[in-house]
Amino acid sequence: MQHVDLLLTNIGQLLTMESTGPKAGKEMQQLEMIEDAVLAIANGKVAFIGEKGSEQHFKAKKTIDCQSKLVTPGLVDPHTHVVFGGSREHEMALKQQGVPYLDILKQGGGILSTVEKTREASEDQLVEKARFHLDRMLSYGVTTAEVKSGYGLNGETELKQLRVAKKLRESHPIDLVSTFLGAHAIPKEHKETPQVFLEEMLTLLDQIKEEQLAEFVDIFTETGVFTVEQSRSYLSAAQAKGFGLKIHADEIDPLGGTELAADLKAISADHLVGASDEGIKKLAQSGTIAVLLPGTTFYLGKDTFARARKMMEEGVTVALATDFNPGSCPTENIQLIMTFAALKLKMTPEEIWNAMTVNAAFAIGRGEKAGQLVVGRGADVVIWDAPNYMYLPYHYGVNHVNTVIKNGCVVSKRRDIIEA
Ligand SMILES: O=C(O)CC1=NCN=C1
Ligand SMILES: [Zn+2]
Repeated sequence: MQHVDLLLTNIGQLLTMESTGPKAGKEMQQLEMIEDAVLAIANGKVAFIGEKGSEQHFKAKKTIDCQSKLVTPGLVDPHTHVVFGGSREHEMALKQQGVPYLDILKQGGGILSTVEKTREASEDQLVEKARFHLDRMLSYGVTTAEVKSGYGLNGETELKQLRVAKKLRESHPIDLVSTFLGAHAIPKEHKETPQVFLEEMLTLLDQIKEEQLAEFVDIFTETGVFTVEQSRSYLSAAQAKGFGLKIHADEIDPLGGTELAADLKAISADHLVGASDEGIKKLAQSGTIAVLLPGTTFYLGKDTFARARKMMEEGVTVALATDFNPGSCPTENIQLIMTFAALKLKMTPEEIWNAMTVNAAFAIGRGEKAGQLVVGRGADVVIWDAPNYMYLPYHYGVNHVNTVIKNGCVVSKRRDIIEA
């Protein structure tokens, strides 16, 4: 009889997502799944995965009868801007009038209005606000996530944001991976001197490395922000200092950020709405992961979405993320992104689950630690109020989480109706 801490029995479908590496192209059609399964957890790790009936070999401190529900690895959100001050609901009217995102930015709104609020906010205020959003992400089933800076656009505030992320990394149940996005927009004070601004951001890298404030460096390669050539030299300098690379690429205008990401072997290229055929081919060759953000395309009111099917046909590894941020995608609801991926990116449920677990984990350098349920790995598990894995993209706009387990501990449970 093996003693364990937690035993999950009567699991209808258990998605283990077991994989030795990211799933590229057609490999994304495969799901590692066990029907009528049992999962045992001891000392925060997965101790056993097996068929119904094997529960008799275990003595557990706590047993959860999963009532034939779906059980999966905790979700991974590989692209968020979750540390920020203020909000941008006032821009909704401009969006409704059809004012383009880049015009709002050019008029000093958008990212720059969040910069003002983030510069004003104290570190403690930013910690509390981000903690609120992270708690909500956890309640939606996210157990690992990336968090970017990028609302400071000066040394003091960029470091403040990254220190906020580090405090949350050390205190919040969600495992966080930090990215320095100082090159997110050109601040008003550098409107005429963008190159000077980029050089100023690069001077922060030594301190960011020394204080272990970020593993990746990202840039917004976009019309009216940074050119491909500016981005190439900026990212090459960051790469030379040992940072992994990410790019906000071809989100609105097809400048060729996709090709640049592949040329530099960035770990991921994100957005890719305007990615060219050539860029998509290069992603497949370089192994750069395509992180697609259909929630942003929807929220910006665009009709053209990233060509996920073309990418997978060409052998690209595709991941999905919320892009949670106060302007272009103000939602923590990663389950809603599953529905956008199904209806707008035409991804199948199998592809979606690979994109939200194993591939998303590899897109932030956590492929060996997150996104899979494997004996010996940390037990980050979600029990869903759903009969099977196809159900989540299908039944949209609600939270299907029943229970979230992080490193073997129950950290979030469905809110039961409080008796009147
Ligand atoms: O608008 C924002 O705050 C976030 C964003 N960065 C690049 N695209 C969207
Ligand atoms: Zn983003």
